[in-house]
Amino acid sequence: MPTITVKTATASYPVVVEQNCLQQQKKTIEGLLANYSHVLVITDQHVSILYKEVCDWLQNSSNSVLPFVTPNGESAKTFAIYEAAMTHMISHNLDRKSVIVALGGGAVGDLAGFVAASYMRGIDFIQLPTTVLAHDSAVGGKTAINHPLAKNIVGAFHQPQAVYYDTSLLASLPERQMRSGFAELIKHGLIADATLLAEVMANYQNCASLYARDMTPFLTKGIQIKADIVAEDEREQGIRAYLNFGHTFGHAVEAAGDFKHWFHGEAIMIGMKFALLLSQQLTGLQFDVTRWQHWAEKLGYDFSLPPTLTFEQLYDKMMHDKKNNLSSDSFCFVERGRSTDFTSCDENTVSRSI
Ligand SMILES: NC(=O)c1ccc[n+]([C@@H]2O[C@H](COP(=O)([O-])OP(=O)(O)OC[C@H]3O[C@@H](n4cnc5c(N)ncnc54)[C@H](O)[C@@H]3O)[C@@H](O)[C@H]2O)c1
Ligand SMILES: O=C(O)C(=O)C[C@@H](O)[C@H](O)[C@H](O)COP(=O)(O)O
Ligand SMILES: [Zn+2]
Repeated sequence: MPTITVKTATASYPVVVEQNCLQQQKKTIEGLLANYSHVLVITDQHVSILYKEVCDWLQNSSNSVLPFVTPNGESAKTFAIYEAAMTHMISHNLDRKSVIVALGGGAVGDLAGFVAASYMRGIDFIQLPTTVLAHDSAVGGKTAINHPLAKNIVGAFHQPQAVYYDTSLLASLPERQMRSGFAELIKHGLIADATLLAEVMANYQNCASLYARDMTPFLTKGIQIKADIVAEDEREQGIRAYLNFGHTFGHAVEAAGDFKHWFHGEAIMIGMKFALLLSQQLTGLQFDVTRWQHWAEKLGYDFSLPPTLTFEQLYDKMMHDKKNNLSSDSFCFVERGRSTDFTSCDENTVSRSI
């Protein structure tokens, strides 16, 4: 079974990535769950219907299994849903020997992980990712919910006990979700592996190819890139910021759309274009952004922003980014046609992590 081991300062855990791995690892997962007093399965409405058989299996896998079904998408990552999950756990007497199983995409995983990180100051959790995007979100231990003013602003680093990524579940993803998740794979190529980026660009030339070609080998490479970075810098004191490539601008775009207009990966593609152009200006990066954008547009990515959205609005949102160090004067951005005003920053670091 293809397994990547994530080893950080605080944890070591397997990430099993394979088509049908939930079926193949059934006994192992049941054995794992049997170690706990209670199991809380957090999933969203879509997944609970689409993958009812997985939910039923989990429900019967062990004693004392409780479901908790969230709204779909970003609406799961709210204070209200976080509180509802806590209420559910307290009223069903979940104790410190309980485990949370996150069955779903990044939104479910981020919420479930944060609930696990904070319930009784921390209980175990296991990730069963179901989206392309979750090859990124299920690994590395970043967990969070949103505040209306800022994305992922309330959260914790809390590593899962294990990740079982059944890539056969990806076939049911709608086109926009497929594309959104694929953006994080493109990111992994851009930040760490030019060969992976070239392979991805050669193998996926239109939207249909996202379904036609098994993504498992590419997603596995993306996960390995993430695992290596997280192993070196679990709490984003340095190089983990590379995994945030495109996210300063991208999160601002997401927030500007009230977390509804753009999916995460759609906004991150826009953010990565911004970061690439900025890197060209600041560091002389040699990269053909136009060719990359044309390729991405063939897959259906849309880089346009509404004319009503001003740079000032995005700038305000970028001020909330967790990577900011507002005590220094190194926080500046460039916009099309605007002057570059990087007086005292480390250009390489800033442009790589925006
Ligand atoms: N923690 C991290 O390191 C990290 C990394 C990247 C992104 N994220 C976060 O992840 C979130 C986005 O995750 P996402 O794109 O997976 O979104 P998501 O969890 O909202 O899922 C997207 C949609 O797809 C549906 N869905 C899930 N699995 C499906 C399947 N197999 N078939 C059909 N539909 C399915 C869901 O019901 C939902 O409507 C964002 O909040 C982002 O901030 C976190
Ligand atoms: O794991 C990381 O580190 C990442 O930055 C991965 C990102 O794809 C992800 O969207 C993450 O949640 C963003 O982190 P944040 O710290 O900017 O909220
Ligand atoms: Zn991301």
